[in-house]
Amino acid sequence: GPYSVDVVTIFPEYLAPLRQSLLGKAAERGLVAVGVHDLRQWTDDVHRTVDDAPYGGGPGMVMRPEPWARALEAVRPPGTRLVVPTPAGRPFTQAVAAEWAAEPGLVFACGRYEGIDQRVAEWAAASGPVSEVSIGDYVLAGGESAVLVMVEAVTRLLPGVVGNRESVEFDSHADGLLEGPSYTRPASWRGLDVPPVLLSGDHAAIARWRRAESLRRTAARRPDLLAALPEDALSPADRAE
Ligand SMILES: OB(O)c1ccc2cc[nH]c2c1
Repeated sequence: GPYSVDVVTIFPEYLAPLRQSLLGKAAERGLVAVGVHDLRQWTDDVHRTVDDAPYGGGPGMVMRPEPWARALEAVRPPGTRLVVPTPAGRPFTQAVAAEWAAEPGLVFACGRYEGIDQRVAEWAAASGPVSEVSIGDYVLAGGESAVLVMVEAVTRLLPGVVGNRESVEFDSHADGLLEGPSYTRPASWRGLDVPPVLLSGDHAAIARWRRAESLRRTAARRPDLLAALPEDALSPADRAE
């Protein structure tokens, strides 16, 4: 059946892009089922309160646990991974996206304010895996943008969502390296020429050149990725670059 994506948030309108374009079409084709849910639906007071002052003091407010528990009990299919975006999370990477794309679906809990009472993640672990993840070392005002990023990264890996399968397999980070430069017509543009090897028709030379460019760019921009590669990832030819 379709890959299920459910998002609980106090700003449901922020997730409207999930209905557009690539994801919209995938949903129409029954590949993905997207549900966006307003957390306030599960509040218990006339003011529909979702936040309260932090125990121990400190600035800002914390999201109350009870509305979250009610929302997740209503929305989360048993065993489905709960993803909680947070700057304090483990890094969300292409490898994580690939893992999640192989599961039946995801439920996202979008925090706002200073975040969600920690006991929600603790309590939710009884009903399935819980992943507190960060999409990068910067702080947003809430989890909604992070959810848009993660849903895009995961759903484009689902079979049938992206037309050209190869374009997915040769992405940056797919082999642990950055993709090198791409070019298209014209061959000479404003005094700048496309590297001649790419026009040579020598596919072995083109593959070698592309690999070398990928390694060069990774070493220059993301030496951390190079250092993280497994021993056998680089061939003797690679090391000769
Ligand atoms: O930067 B983030 O990934 C992020 C995620 C969730 C919340 C909730 C309040 N600020 C947030 C920031």
